[in-house]
Amino acid sequence: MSRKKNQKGKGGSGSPASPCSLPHKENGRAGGGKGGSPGSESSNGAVLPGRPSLSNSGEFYDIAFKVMLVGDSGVGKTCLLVRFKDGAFLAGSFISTVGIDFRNKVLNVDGVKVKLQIWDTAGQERFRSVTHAYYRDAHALLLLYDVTNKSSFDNIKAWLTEIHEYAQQDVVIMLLGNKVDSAHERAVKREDGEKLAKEYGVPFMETSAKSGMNVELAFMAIGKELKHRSMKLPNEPKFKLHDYVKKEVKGSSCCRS
Ligand SMILES: Nc1nc2c(ncn2[C@@H]2O[C@H](COP(=O)(O)OP(=O)(O)OP(=O)(O)O)[C@@H](O)[C@H]2O)c(=O)[nH]1
Ligand SMILES: [Mg+2]
Repeated sequence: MSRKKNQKGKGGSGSPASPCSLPHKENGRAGGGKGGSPGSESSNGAVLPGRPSLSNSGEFYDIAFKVMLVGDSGVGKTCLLVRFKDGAFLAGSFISTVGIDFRNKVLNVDGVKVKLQIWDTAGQERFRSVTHAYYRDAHALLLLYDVTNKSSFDNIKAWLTEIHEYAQQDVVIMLLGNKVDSAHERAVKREDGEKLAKEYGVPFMETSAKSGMNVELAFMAIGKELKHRSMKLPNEPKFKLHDYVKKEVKGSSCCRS
């Protein structure tokens, strides 16, 4: 098993919390290889299209990338992945991830089938050295904090320092403020998230694994950026991740379009 009950976590605010475990067929574990993606690897490790490859779920894809979910324990990394992969948010108690797991999902990005191999890391300090070993291979990182937990936000700078130390220089980073459905428990203003993201030059959005808000968008934005980076067509306009996110993102308040 890769999940462990956690009494200390702040998750599950209010109503029964959610065990967003990864028990299904397409998940993998640390040491289980790098996802078994067939195809040739580019200089940045992306599996490039030649002819379509078959993922282990039987889905064809043209190109594959590795995406990592990082952030403090309890911010909702596993739930975000379960929401994206299965469209679900299950009731139950918080089960903290042990080590690292992955799930695959194939997205259709402008007619190209992009496989994201998404690594769900354990936020607990004691697994940090395991996580460090995976940064180097990541093409993109989704860095999460919990909008109802100020310390998870305060720790973002330390996470970014760690990312800069261990990840590739050109890794795509996106900052996500999760649990935005818990409006009454909010401890971090959206503006503070926006400000921090601007300071570090990374795109930002608020998400909810519970309601699903902006979850597809976060992964689609990453998929688009990675696809455009590695498959730029001669007459294609440059894809601007920041602009795309700004245009597509949904706010948590009533008045943001
Ligand atoms: N209200 C609300 N609760 C959430 C949301 N996402 C996750 N949770 C709850 O937060 C707790 C932690 O979620 P996990 O996804 O397991 O957290 P994690 O980041 O994977 O934690 P580690 O595996 O320990 O690193 C669980 O009780 C979830 O039910 C969300 O969007 N809204
Ligand atoms: Mg987890």
